[in-house]
Amino acid sequence: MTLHAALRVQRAGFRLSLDLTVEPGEVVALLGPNGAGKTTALRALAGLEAGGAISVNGSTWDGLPAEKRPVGVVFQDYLLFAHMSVLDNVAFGLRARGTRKAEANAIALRWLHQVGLTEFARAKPRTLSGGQAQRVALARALATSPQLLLLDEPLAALDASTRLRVRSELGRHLIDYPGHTLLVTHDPLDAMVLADRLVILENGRVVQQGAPRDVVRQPQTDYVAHLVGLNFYRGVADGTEVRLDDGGTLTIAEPAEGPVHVVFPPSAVSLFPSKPAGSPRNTWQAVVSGIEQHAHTTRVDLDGSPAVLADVTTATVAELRLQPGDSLWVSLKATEIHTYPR
Ligand SMILES: Nc1ncnc2c1ncn2[C@@H]1O[C@H](COP(=O)(O)OP(=O)(O)OP(=O)(O)O)[C@@H](O)[C@H]1O
Repeated sequence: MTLHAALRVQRAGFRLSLDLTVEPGEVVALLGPNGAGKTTALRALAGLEAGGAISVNGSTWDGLPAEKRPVGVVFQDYLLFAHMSVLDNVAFGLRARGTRKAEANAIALRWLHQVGLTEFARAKPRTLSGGQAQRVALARALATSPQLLLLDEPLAALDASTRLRVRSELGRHLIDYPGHTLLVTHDPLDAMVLADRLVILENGRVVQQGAPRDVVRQPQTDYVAHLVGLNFYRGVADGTEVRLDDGGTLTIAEPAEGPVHVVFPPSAVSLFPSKPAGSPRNTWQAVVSGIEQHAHTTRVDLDGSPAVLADVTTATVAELRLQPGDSLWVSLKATEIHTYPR
């Protein structure tokens, strides 16, 4: 029961051309920068936008209006009906498909039980917390037993701590769901945790896809490298030297030949006030262009040849008294650098 979708949407200045396959039980995350076409793809799958040729097991959804498609959608802001009770919200899709009230309510109650919200059945959505609203939206989407579950930034409306909990709950529900799931998200962590496969969309086209661990290890574009938090360059290798396309040369430990991608984590980069002496490392001079505090480290953005991101400890920041405009020495062990052909 593989789902095949050929999505083609043409707009002024934008064209979506996306072929997707999703296996039963598989969760595919669609990731991409603003304007890449993620929402357009989701809308075409849901039947809210023309341009989607979709088939499951040979039977096509062409011409099926949105309300007739076997699709459940969880929208970013959940779009619960404010005037209806939580139970009626969950029963809504079933009622719209002609299920009788008693049966629709019984199914909806089972779903509310499933998401742990039985006692909220009679409540109005405005009395729910963000995490609870998300669970109601998920129950509503799944109550009709859809073949395809579409999740549009399902955790974006939640604060950080709720998000952590709801993400793992959602993961458990997705494991139980036998249908096809497409998750649209900006958040690499949501994608890594929830998806079996990532499809990266840029400018309406797929630029990379694969299992999360493969995408993380071998990003193919700047966007993907940035997403997974790696330094990323293109270059040409000649043995243990890589000449980078945008300037600079790096020494690597494993010899390579020809055009390569070069990656290393910001944590592999060390910063010094003066040139570190007598080590087999890569060293070059760079100027601090930005400093950003993360949870346990400080990310330093440096202009140089090459430009580089470095994660350093708070102690280092204090010791070096880091300020934008400071000139520093960057040091990087050859063994920390990973290359792969492009
Ligand atoms: N209703 C519309 N009419 C015309 N152009 C639109 C419409 N909606 C989106 N676009 C354009 O289509 C392209 C794809 O937009 P889309 O919203 O699908 O991207 P996205 O990947 O979901 O972006 P974001 O992450 O910002 O939500 C963009 O160039 C956008 O400006």
